[in-house]
Parts: sequence; C-alpha cells; structure tokens
Amino acid sequence: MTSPALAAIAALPKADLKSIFDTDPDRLDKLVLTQGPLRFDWSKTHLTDDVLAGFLKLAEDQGFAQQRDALFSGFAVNNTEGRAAEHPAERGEGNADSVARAKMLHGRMRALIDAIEAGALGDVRHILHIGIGGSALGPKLIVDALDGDGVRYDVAIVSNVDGTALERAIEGFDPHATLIAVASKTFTTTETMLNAASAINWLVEAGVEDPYGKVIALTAAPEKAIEWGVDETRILPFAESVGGRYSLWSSIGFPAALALGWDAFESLLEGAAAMDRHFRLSAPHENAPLIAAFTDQYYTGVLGCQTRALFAYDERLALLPSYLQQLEMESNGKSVKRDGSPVDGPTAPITWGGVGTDAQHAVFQLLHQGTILTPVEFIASVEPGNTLDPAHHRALLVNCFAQGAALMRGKENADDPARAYPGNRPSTTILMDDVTPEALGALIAFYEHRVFANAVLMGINPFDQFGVELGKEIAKSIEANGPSGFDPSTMALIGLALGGQ
Ligand SMILES: O=P(O)(O)OC[C@H]1O[C@](O)(CO)[C@@H](O)[C@@H]1O
Repeated sequence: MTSPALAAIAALPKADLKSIFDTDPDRLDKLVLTQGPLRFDWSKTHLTDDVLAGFLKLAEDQGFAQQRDALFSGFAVNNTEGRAAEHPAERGEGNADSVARAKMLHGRMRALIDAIEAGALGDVRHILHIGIGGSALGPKLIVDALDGDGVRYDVAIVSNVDGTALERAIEGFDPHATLIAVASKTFTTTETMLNAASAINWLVEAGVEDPYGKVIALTAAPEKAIEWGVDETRILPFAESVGGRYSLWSSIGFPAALALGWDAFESLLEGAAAMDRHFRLSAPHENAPLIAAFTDQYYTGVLGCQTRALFAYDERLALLPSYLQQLEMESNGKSVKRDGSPVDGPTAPITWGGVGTDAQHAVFQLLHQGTILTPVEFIASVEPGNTLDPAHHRALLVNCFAQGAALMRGKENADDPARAYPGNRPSTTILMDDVTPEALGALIAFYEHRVFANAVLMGINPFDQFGVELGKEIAKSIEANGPSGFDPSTMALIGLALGGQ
C-alpha cells in the first residue's frame, strides 16, 4: 500500500454509486465543473466528500501547489534528465524567457508557412509528415479531429518503419508537389530517418531536381538536420525542454498549422493556454486536472484497477485514445519515485479505448458484466461534426449517456443471472461545446496536466522515458552483429525470419 493519506482513503467505507447519489443530493454541484468549452462530470465516480477530502490532503502532503508552480516557472521538474518541461510556454504560459523563445520560434514557423503559401517551395499540394511517437501522434490527432486533410493540402503522416506505411502514404501523391516534413526531436530515431531516406529516394527516382529542397525539418537538434542535408532556412527548431509527447504545440505541429491555417493553430494554443491558467490558478477542490487525477488514483491506487477505458463518442476524436496512450503510459508507466526508490503501489494503468458507438458492439460486454472493474471515460460534443439528419447526433449522444447510466445502475435478475448487471461501475463524462481548435487545445492540455497531477500524487517523474531504450539497443545489436548471444527463442526467430541476413 502507498502513502498514509492513500491508506486512509482505502480504509474509508466503499459506497455504492446509487447510494452515494441517494445520500448526497448536492452531488452534481460538487462534481460537475465547467471550464471554458468543456464540462466535466465526475458525479458517477466514487468520489465522496470523505474520499475527496482524503485526496486533497494527499495533494497537500505531496506538495502539489509547489510542484505545479515549479512546472510553470521552468524549473528542472524532469529531475532525472535535469530539464524543465516547457510545453505550457509554447502556448504563452510559463517563464518570460521561455515564452519569448517559443513566440520567436512560432514566428519562424508562421513565416515559413507564409513562404510556402507564396510559392517559395514551388507547387505544394501534398504534405508528407514523417515522425513517430510524440512526433506523429499529436499532429495526426489535430489534423484528423479538425478535418485538415484535403481542404488546403493532402496530409499523410507516416510513422511505422514497415515500408507499407510509407508506400501507402505516397500512393497518389505527386512527388513534384509534395513537401516532406521530417519530424524528430533528436533527429536520430531509426524509423524516422529510414523513412525520410526512402522519401528522398522516391523524389530522386521521380526526377525531382533538388529533393532536399523539398524537406522541412522539425527538431530540437537543428545541427543534426543540417548534417543530414536540410537547408538551415527550412529547419523549424523547438526547445529541448519540450518533451516529445508534449510537443504538438511546437514546430512538431507544423503540418496541422499548414493544413488548417495559422489562425486555427493559434486558437488551439489559446484553448490550451486557458486550461493552463485554470490549472495554475484554481484551488484544488475546483481544479479539473487534479480532480480527474483523484479519480485515477482512487481506481488504480485504492481499488487496484489495472486499466482505464476512454471512448470518444465523436468520430472526430477517434485518434484521441491512441494519442493518450503515449501521453499517459509513457509518462507514468514507471516503477521508481523521483528519488529512485521503489514506488509504494501501482502507478499508471493501461489506457485503452475506442470510438462510440462502435465500442458498444465490441467491448462493452466486459465493461458491464465482466469480472474486471474498469473506470470508463466518455468524451462527446454538443455540436455535431456533420450536416446530416440530426437524428444521427442525437442517437450518438443518447447512446453515450445511456452507457454511463447502465454501468452505474446495473440490472438485477434473480431468475436468470446471465442477464443480471452488477452495476456500480463508474464513469466520467466530458462534454465539449464543439470539436473546435480552442476546445481541442483545452482538452489536450487538461490531459497533460492530469498526467502531471497524477505524477505528483505518486511522487514520480512523468517527463523521462528510459524504458524505451533497451528494446532499441537490442534491435541495433541484432542489426549489427546478428542473432548470437541471445536466448534460443530470439535466435531461432531471427534465423527463421531473417535467415543469414
Ligand atoms: O521525436 P524523436 O526524437 O524522433 O522521438 C520519437 C519518439 O520516441 C520516443 O523517444 C520513445 O518512444 C518518444 O518519447 C518520442 O516521442
């Protein structure tokens, strides 16, 4: 078990959701919070007054307010790498020097977009964005959610080293009218550099005279991009202190800014900045990211839930679950505290999910009647993303709300247990006014700060990711030295699949 405060919460009586509502008529006033274009409803979770009080005590014990101030002040909150975490500065919320630097770099980004629009790089109709992880998932989510593909430019975002990904992406692209954005914070990631080299070959084979002249580099390592062959005037740097999975606000967001237009990108930043101010200035008991972190700590830390499920009841947010998987699991999937000592209890759950209403026909059986308690999060929008008969959007929202009600209420059936629903299954609902750049920026910033708040409550560093290195090292070793020295299974697999290669 973890800290005394969490142990005290665990010792509280476990109330049933229905009885919580019966005994707490003011529940909606306390657990529904509207912040800008977002409405958060935690009333169908097990946060009672006592549980909330316990977590507010834990936040105080963990120095939440001080650590939050350190984040916004640009202190080295990423203690194992001796770095700040300055994604808030990208949207104007941080220390003055970092904000000024971010504004200058955004100025370069906008100037390059204006130059492209003016024809400086020739005829550009397609954008081929090459990156992986935080250098791809953010731009992909933004372009998809805000419908940036095909309106002004065709956008393809390629991440997998599997050549099929790149081959499919460039199908139908005119190499003479394609701009290649190589997105890599380090400008060394194997998959990205191999895809980028193949994209250059594609241009060369098509007779493009100056292939490197068609390349933009989005990176925190400009010197490496110059070494690779990108002209300095087409490099869009961003700060080393902006983490990969927190970087869509920086030049990594270039394809979104180009495809959607600068005004839309600025609205995205402004929406996130408003959520930054909410997080930085709100008292703990009315602080949306912190309250959400309390629910995460309750289900994972107190009840031992090993996963959390998130369903976007809006096709425009279909990529949100996969974006949040990296943000949450690469940030808090840790086993040691900030000082290197072992954690006291569970840290990040497995984030998974999908899009509604599809998920109702795939995974909701387990969520309603399975043996694994899984806290569910619904995200929906009041405004539809289409102009079809309103019956579509009505059905979408009615189903979203019905699922939350059913999870909570359950259904008794003494005569036929197979048709009984245990109920008392928690859910959170986040309702957006609409899926606009401002609302999407606010939503993503909410999740970033929720991750940070969880890390503070658990005493861990959410900004490093040493766990991704060993696999890469072994892959490089196999590439360089062949299969020798590994376990029999690995050596057999390499031999079978790669033969003598
Ligand atoms: O942007 P880069 O340096 O190519 O890294 C890509 C991704 O690889 C990781 O370093 C490890 O998965 C992520 O944190 C990062 O977003």
